[in-house]
Amino acid sequence: MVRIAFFGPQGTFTEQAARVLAGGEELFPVETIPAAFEAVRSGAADGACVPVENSVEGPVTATLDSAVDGDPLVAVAEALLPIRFTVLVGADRDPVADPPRTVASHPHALAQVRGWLGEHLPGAEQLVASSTAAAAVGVLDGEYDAAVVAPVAAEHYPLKTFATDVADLADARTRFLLLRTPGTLPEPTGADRTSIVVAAANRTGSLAGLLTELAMRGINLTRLDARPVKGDYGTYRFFIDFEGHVTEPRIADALAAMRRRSMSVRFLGSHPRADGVTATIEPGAGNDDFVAADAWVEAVRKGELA
Ligand SMILES: O=C(O)C(=O)C[C@]1(C(=O)O)C=C[C@@H](O)C=C1
Repeated sequence: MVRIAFFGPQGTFTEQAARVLAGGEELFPVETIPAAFEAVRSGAADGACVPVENSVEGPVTATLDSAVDGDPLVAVAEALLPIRFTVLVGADRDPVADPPRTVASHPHALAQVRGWLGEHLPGAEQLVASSTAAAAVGVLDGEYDAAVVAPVAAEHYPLKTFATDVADLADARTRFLLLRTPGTLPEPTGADRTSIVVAAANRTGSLAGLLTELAMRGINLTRLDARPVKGDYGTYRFFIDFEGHVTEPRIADALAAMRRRSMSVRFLGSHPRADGVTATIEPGAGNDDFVAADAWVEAVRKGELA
């Protein structure tokens, strides 16, 4: 039986994403994002579902760091979920007569409801939990008075709903990845995303040079994040996402050029985009153009063309 680990416990947004991404595979929760990676690396799971970025709070740094520490894993699929929260309190609490004094959640969740908490629970101390669902467990255990959770958590835990549809920004979304060990790549669809992490030399123009390789080939960048290299103050790795699939000649050409320009590149996957946005192809930068240009060089080498 194929088993997929997800960042849990039960009732996280990540579990919802895993249900979208895992076609009937058995799901099991793990407590942390590094544990989800480790489950695949150790062979305890065949895949893992983790959050990677949120449209309000940005990158999920535990996911980025786990992608570089340890054996390579690749993303084979992604899901994009709209994010709106439910606030839960203990089953016996009357939240109007006895307002919560503490409210807990994942840091990304707290950041997305800062305004709402300031208005509706101004006196409550905000505490960080390992995930939204872990905050619900904390309310059950008497550790916190309230939890900011995914709507499905209300079905998993015997708690009282204090508020629903909570979000400071109506259009908030989080993107999630399904990770596996490197192997068969998903087929290209024309609406794909490729992800790499690059260690660029600490030299003038080295990052600009890498990005220029994409720009020169008309490849649209979709994300750029920097993370510090641990234990080496002032040096960074760059997480670069762009449109296209590694099996396309134009993408392969760009990857090879970036490989030449950097100290190291780790391929993090090519997979269909959840939003279905098709790749922009600039004039002269299509796959056919690359193939035709290579054929022309080959003909010149053979003396068939002047
Ligand atoms: O705690 C959860 O429910 C998660 O799945 C994590 C996470 C995140 O990392 O951003 C996912 C979606 C929401 O943006 C809030 C928290």
